[in-house]
Amino acid sequence: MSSSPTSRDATDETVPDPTADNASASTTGDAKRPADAAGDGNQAAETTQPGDAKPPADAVPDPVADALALPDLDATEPLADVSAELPAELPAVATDESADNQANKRRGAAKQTNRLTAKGARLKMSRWRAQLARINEFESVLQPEDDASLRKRSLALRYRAMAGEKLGILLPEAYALAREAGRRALSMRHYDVQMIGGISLFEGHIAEMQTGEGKTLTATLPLYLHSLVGKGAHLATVNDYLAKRDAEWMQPLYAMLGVNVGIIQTPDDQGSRRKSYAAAVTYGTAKEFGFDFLRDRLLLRAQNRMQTESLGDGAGGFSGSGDQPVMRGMHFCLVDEADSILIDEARTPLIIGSIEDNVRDQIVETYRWAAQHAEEYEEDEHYDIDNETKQYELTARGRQKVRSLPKPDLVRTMGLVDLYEYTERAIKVAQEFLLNRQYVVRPGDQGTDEIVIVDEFTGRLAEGRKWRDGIHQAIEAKENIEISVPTGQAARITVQDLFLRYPHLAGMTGTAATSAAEMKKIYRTPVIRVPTNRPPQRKQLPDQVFGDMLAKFKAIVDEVKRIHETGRPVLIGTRSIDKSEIVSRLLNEINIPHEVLNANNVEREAEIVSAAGGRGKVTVATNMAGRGTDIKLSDEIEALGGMHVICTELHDAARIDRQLIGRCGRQGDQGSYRQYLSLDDDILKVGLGVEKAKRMKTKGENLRGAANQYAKMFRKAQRKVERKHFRDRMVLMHHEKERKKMQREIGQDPYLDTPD
Ligand SMILES: Nc1ncnc2c1ncn2[C@@H]1O[C@H](COP(=O)(O)OP(=O)(O)OP(=O)(O)O)[C@@H](O)[C@H]1O
Repeated sequence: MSSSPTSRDATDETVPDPTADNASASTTGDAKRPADAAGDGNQAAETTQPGDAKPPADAVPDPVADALALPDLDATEPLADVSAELPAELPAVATDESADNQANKRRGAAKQTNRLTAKGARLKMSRWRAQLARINEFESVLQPEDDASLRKRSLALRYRAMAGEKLGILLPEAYALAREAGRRALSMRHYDVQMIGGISLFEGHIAEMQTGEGKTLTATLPLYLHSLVGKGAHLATVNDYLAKRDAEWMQPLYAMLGVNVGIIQTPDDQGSRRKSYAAAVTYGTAKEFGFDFLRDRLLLRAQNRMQTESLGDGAGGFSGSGDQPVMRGMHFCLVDEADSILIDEARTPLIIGSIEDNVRDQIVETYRWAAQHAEEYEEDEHYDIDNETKQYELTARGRQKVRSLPKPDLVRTMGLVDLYEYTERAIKVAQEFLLNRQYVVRPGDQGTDEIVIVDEFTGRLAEGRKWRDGIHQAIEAKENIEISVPTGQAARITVQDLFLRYPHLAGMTGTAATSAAEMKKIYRTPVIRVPTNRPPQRKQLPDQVFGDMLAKFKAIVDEVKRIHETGRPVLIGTRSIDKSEIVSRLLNEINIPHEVLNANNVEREAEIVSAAGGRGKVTVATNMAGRGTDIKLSDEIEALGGMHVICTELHDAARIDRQLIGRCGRQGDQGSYRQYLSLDDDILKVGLGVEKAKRMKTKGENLRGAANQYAKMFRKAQRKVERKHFRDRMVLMHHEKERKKMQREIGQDPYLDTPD
């Protein structure tokens, strides 16, 4: 099997790192670099710099330059064994002509970029380094100038950009201006590595920046530059809170450059959305950008129809009083937490509902009836499970049982085939969907309880998201709460399609390395690893494998106790809410005070996180703690060895594990982490197959003490799961593409004429 990008994963200690930012002196060249730092000629035209970029042959040691000799994840070996099994021409998923063209353009440029060898990657890096040198030259000119003249310069850049000058030419001055504005308005001067990250983003990369390296500040660079052409620059993040927090935090920087910022929040009305999109830079969530796109499209179609209808019947004409779209096109989008949005959320459909279903009562009643009886069916006797597809199918006896069960009137009028389907779904839900693992029940806005999905990847509640194919309603029936009415679909877009519509796309993340191949294949955005500002000092302790979950948790609690006694803070990450509660109980038994952070107590998140780095603190958390949270350490804790992170189980994707690990050793802090595993872990079921997983579980039951010789098997299983998910996503993408192609051929709109 070819090595997958995950094999690059354990690089914390091996990555060459720059020392602290060295201001302009650090950028003046490095005798070891190739003298020819001209553009590599492989970039899209707009971003190519003229070939005059020879770095001055100055012998000042250049830590940034050394760090930039890092491998470009561009050149990462793709998951060859996976793509080989895919349908021949997968990636073109753009869904109308213009989007097709945009994607093709990006693809064309990216195809060449992908051919970059390690040498090509080095050339790219030297070109960026040369740009950094030019930025630094501008910086020394800007520093003595007053605020008003900074703004004047910014305005001049805007005129030049609007007049058609290439943004790549304007980049050095624009980036120097943003850096100077950051220094003055926020007391944060972009580090050299952040400038490099910013250049890579402008050139359409996914920049992998370690947690705590300052993605928020880095984002201002490409957003400001792209905003200059006057078509809007969007920053898409994962939730309203982060969109608002980041926009407000960076606002003084933009203000100093005469750039206004808009923020989209879920409750906003059309008027305020329109205003926010009219701003030069707009912060919002991927979800809201998607819904606004759909609403605008529905509106435009309605207005077009009005126009033709009114022409047809000769009455009136198109009235200008109607609504206007809120967006003003899609030009550049920078996706924060790119792995989460572009990979995990990629297939999530955003759906705007249409008409009420008039057979609603009958449907609701049938869900309830099926749920009431679900537990009465026995595996093998009444139903079979296909291990591959996870389909539940009633046997002849099972169907007979369905027919013979008593039914209320409304259910009796339902077709038999439907009754079988409702029953199969109810059994599946009873067997596989567990309260406080995949979902929670909590009071909703309407005063009734609701099901909220717990996102496996983020550990957070996935607000507003619903399972498809009736699963969500079947769970509501199982929990005996109000069943949400299926509404049909008026318009639908997937997160992936949304971002493929932007002609300029880039992303930032702490953990993209393991999805580099997928990012490149789907979005044509090469992944680049940006070096850290200070060398990381995080230590990986050897994996520990145990026979079963209980033995593992006991060992974990012992480790917590040992480290807790030294005063170092400990963070324990679990895969689900119920497991976080088991760990919590075990800690209570040995009287270790601790906090539990999971989707059930989000409201205390900020408070818990802000204290998590304190002396003797122990925090148990689902992978909610994996992102957007800055755990600060005092000098005292730093001297003790920093924070210790315990990972209690492997997640389906290695990058989720990396996020948790990233909570320690931030920005060059001290820290350590250890992975615990047990032979009954969930990852083995999917990774090894049910039979083999069962055998391992039995082996585990007879095991005493640790069995660390199995550690490799877990990583292998994880890679298999990752490949399986990747393959599933690619196959789905292919089917979607085919569907859209067919719809276009018969004159339908693939976003509005959606099958339910
Ligand atoms: N150039 C800079 N100068 C001074 N402080 C900085 C600079 N860049 C970032 N910081 C500080 O680093 C911290 C982390 O920044 P930020 O939250 O943007 O990191 P991040 O990369 O988004 O982390 P995460 O992955 O956890 O979300 C912040 O407290 C910020 O003030």
